[in-house]
Amino acid sequence: MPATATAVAPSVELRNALEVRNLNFYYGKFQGLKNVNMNIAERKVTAFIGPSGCGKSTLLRTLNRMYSLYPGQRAEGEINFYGQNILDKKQDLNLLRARIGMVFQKPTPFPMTIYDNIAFGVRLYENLNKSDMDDRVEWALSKAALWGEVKDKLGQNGLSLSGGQQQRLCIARSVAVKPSVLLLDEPTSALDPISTGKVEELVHELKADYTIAIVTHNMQQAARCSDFTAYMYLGELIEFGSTEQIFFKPSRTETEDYITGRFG
Ligand SMILES: Nc1ncnc2c1ncn2[C@@H]1O[C@H](COP(=O)(O)OP(=O)(O)OP(=O)(O)O)[C@@H](O)[C@H]1O
Repeated sequence: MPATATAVAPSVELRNALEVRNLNFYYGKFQGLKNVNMNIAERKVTAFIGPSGCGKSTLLRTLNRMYSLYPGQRAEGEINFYGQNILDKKQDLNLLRARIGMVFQKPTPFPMTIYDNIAFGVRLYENLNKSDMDDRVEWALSKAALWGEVKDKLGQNGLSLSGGQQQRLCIARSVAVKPSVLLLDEPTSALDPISTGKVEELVHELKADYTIAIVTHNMQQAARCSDFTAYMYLGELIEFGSTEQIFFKPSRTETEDYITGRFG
């Protein structure tokens, strides 16, 4: 049974950065999301979990219109970002993606210096002098807990870093343009346990300033990192609530079966 259209609010006391209303998503004729309704609370971490192909990445990619890069993909409904419907045709997509940044599964540094990996995006939106840009680069790398490791090699190619460092560089790159929301699509699936731990710590620290939505296959990760968890199945949002409630007192048997590993 699908989640009802009204089961959307984690808590009435929180401010919502994003409000998803009656969202349907199509890859051509295939419907990838079915009437999804949810709120993404400001300065909290919201995790999307569910079996492979349930629509987690699809939902994440609607939140900054990443799908608009691909012909034949379309969304219907509303996604209100502080009250403004980002599905509106008039939405400026470059501006939207600066305000709602995204980090992908595979680390994707640009083939340029560590410094320029950060400065590149900033230059698109702001005209900073050298000293202010230096400060911004240091600030973003510090936010991503990478500054100490790279401060003496900012002129080195970003691709020369380890996988875990590259992923933190990508997080720094997103943070550098001062977004309000960060979307993380399985950000640690290509990383070793130590780098995974660092990224998880980072997520915890970043939520002081940013709203975070994270797709993860790793249930322990969702339990460790998130405040709210959404369980999805076959394009539907089956259950959404506080992470504690979803993991310890799920109200749907489908959620419980998935959490306890009985799924399938
Ligand atoms: N470009 C595409 N064209 C057509 N169908 C797609 C496309 N991308 C995804 N889908 C389909 O949409 C559904 C949801 O896919 P999505 O990638 O969002 O799932 P997911 O939950 O993130 O899966 P995974 O955990 O395996 O990454 C799947 O049935 C998938 O086959």
